[in-house]
Amino acid sequence: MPALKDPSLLKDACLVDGAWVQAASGETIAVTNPADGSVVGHVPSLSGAEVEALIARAAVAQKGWAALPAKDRSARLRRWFELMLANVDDLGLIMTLEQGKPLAEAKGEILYAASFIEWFAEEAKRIYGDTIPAPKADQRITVLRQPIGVSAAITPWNFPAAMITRKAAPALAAGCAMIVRPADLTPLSALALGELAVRAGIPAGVLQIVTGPAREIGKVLTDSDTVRKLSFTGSTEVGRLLMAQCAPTIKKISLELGGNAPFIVFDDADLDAAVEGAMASKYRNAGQTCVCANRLYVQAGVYDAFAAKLAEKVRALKVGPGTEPGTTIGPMIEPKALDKVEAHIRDALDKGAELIQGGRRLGGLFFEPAILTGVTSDMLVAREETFGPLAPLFRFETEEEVIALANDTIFGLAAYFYTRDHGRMVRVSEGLEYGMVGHNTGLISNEVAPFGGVKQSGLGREGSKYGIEDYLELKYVCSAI
Ligand SMILES: NC(=O)C1=CN([C@@H]2O[C@H](COP(=O)(O)OP(=O)(O)OC[C@H]3O[C@@H](n4cnc5c(N)ncnc54)[C@H](OP(=O)(O)O)[C@@H]3O)[C@@H](O)[C@H]2O)C=CC1
Ligand SMILES: O=C(O)[C@H](O)CS(=O)(=O)O
Repeated sequence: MPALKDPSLLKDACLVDGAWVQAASGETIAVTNPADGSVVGHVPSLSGAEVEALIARAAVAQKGWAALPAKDRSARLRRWFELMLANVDDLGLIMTLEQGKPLAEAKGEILYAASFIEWFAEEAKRIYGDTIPAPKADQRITVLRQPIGVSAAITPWNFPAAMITRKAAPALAAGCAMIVRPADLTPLSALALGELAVRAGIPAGVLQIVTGPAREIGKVLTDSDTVRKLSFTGSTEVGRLLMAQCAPTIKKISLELGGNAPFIVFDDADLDAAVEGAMASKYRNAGQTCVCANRLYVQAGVYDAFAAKLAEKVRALKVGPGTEPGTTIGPMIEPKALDKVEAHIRDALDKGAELIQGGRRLGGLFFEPAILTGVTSDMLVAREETFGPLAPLFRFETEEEVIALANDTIFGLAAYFYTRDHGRMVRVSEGLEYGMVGHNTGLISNEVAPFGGVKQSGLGREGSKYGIEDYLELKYVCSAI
């Protein structure tokens, strides 16, 4: 395995109440490298009972954390941000080894993940309340915004650092405690972030990171009345389940779920820019991204030219281990991910589409980036999130037609369109039923804008000035004077 500058960042224990602990059972989970199947490390498999016990610790720690001046919380978060930057090489390598993405992408994610901590370190000092003119002369009305208390996060494997900090940073900035349960496939990035949080002075019990059986731990977190907030990123199917599990305790929830992003190219688009945007949106993280283009709609007048230009760019992609210089497409995360891409290709071909580029298994978890043309709405790829390096091209004639096609899905996370016509920009950005819209760009993710979806792509927003709201409660105080 490539060498870490600081091997102590590769953790084999869970962060519980400020200590690094093993499971009482001694059970562990192996973490493997999707590039070659080698074992990168092992993490504990905590039981539900062990997680139950640490929830109580979180409740105690949260009170002390919330009692600190906001400036103190801010300074510790800032230190955490600085430590992430100082350790970007090791954090990126750990991510590539456990998730597979190219090292440059992994380091990019570390910087993206760190930006949420930087952002909410600042927001921590600006959690303002209100005074409201009272209806009576002998009354005074104030509104406080207070931390909701103990929060929990269940996070996916595709962005093993950013999905942690996009939840933990606003939670801690608000004065909450947070318990993070990362995906079994990619826990090492989360645990390394935990180590840096300890070094930054985040007190024991404020941030806890647990690994172990998803269903069992998830049930403990959702059933707990002490856990007042759950934030989840992952499939819509699991999001529905967790939402139902949170109902009995009336928990506040944030859900960032599946997507089915349309990527629309109009006749008047800058075609080269549209191709660049499609490459960035579609093939980032080998397409294993909830906001990546899932359906590419190209207006008839430029369809053939766009397809040819895109195919030329896709042919230039280099598939290989993320640690190899020049790799631009790493391995998929697990076998079922390749099965899904293949199933979408096979279904489309059976229904009349044409495979003009790629589409082959390359051994192990490597898959050749692919392009389909002649795709129609009756194909699986139109209705399901592929979550892989497959670009299905749909042809359309009119603006009204493509907006209707784009909106014909239960999802509503991200959408993209390319036009140089101002009126069309206004009509299309307003007509698309999505939480986030990219106009003449394929990359929309950053810490300053509200990230989230509508319809069955989720609830709530992460990042931006809005992202802290989900970790706060409003309290109205009416004083008789
Ligand atoms: N919005 C997004 O960013 C993401 C969307 N997805 C979508 O979901 C599809 C499937 O991906 P997958 O990784 O299986 O996503 P899942 O939704 O299955 O997993 C996401 C997280 O939830 C955990 N989890 C799964 N089931 C439960 C449960 N019953 N209770 C508590 N936690 C649970 C997983 O744990 P563990 O993995 O350890 O089992 C993981 O940590 C993808 O193809 C994609 O369409 C997936 C990832 C991210
Ligand atoms: O869940 C995801 O796929 C991420 O949110 C994508 S992004 O934030 O890196 O765009």
